[in-house]
Amino acid sequence: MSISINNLSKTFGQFQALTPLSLDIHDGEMIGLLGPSGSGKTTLLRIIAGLETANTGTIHFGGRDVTHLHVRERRVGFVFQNYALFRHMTIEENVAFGLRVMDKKERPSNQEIQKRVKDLLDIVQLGHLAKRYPEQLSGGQKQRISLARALATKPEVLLLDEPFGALDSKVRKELRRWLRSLHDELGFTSVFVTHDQDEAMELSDRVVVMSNGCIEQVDTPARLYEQPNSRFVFDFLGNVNVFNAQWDGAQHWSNGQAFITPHQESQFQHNGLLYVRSHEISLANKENKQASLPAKVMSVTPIGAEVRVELAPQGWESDQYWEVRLSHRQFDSDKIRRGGILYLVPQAGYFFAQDTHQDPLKLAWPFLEKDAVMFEI
Ligand SMILES: Nc1ncnc2c1ncn2[C@@H]1O[C@H](COP(=O)(O)OP(=O)(O)OP(=O)(O)O)[C@@H](O)[C@H]1O
Repeated sequence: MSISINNLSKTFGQFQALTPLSLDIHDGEMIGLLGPSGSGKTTLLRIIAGLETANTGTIHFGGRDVTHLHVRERRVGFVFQNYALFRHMTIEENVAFGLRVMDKKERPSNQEIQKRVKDLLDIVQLGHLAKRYPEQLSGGQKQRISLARALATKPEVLLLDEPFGALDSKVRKELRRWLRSLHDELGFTSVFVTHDQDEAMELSDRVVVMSNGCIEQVDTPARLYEQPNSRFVFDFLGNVNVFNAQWDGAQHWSNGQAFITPHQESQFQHNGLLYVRSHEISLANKENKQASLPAKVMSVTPIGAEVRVELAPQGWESDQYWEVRLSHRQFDSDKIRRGGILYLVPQAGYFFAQDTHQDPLKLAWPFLEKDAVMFEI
């Protein structure tokens, strides 16, 4: 079922929670609403569900205008974080609940309800727990039951609000994979809220990045990463290092004693901010033509498959320590030691020219091999 949202806005008293926004969700798509706390994700989800009314705008499910329809008539399934199962009902009674309270005209026969509940419990792989009560289940199992309950009425739209928020990271990961395969298998349209970027990137066909009640960007995870359209999106999707670049009128962006040589093209020859991702930087023990960014190694931390190195700029200004991520292969502990002075060499970056509202310009330094570590003894 496709969902078409047009010019939707919402105020709570004087507060504008959603500024007029539009969004088209395709049939069978899985959409992640991602943004910081208070950006309006839950409000948008609740309006799609019919649990909240918008001040302006329309919502269509397929060709059907549902803007003024009651939540029950919209036929959506919900899963919320900690969405309480009914404590006094067994698991199978919980899953059957939505079917039992249907209008008589639409309600399936008892036999059919039993079969559907059994099938759903099989799908969520918890058939063996059918006779138990919710308090006898783990958090992850409860969320799977919530999902089975939401799917019992065969909704074409499934709405999830931080569904795995309260679970530990291993269970979260498992449930994510499992939700994605269920979504693909059953073919419903899903919209879920998260403030966890990994979750959004891993699960979504497209991610809607929100801030202050606005949609900042809607794109596939790959394109969001490749072509963030604003500093907000860039900042929100992972750690970045920022170089406050002053064009010296000749060849360099400089800041104090540091410099970076951009490309020859005139579009780069302005003041602005250069954003550099942590794994798109090499470390060297000498400056070179491309850059001279001296920095002191403050910490070295192995994290899983990578080593994170934090460096404090020396002789130039930056609000934060710079972070560089290296593979263990690239990392050589003899050369990268706490307290040592090294040179940061950006391999690629995004330039936000001052005083323009253009998308950032991507640049990569072609004369260096990616991943090269340049130590000269
Ligand atoms: N019923 C309400 N009355 C007044 N203000 C509200 C109400 N519901 C939400 N808001 C405000 O609207 C803004 C958006 O809230 P919303 O819950 O949609 O944000 P969110 O992005 O889902 O945040 P979080 O990740 O913290 O859940 C917030 O500033 C919130 O305080």
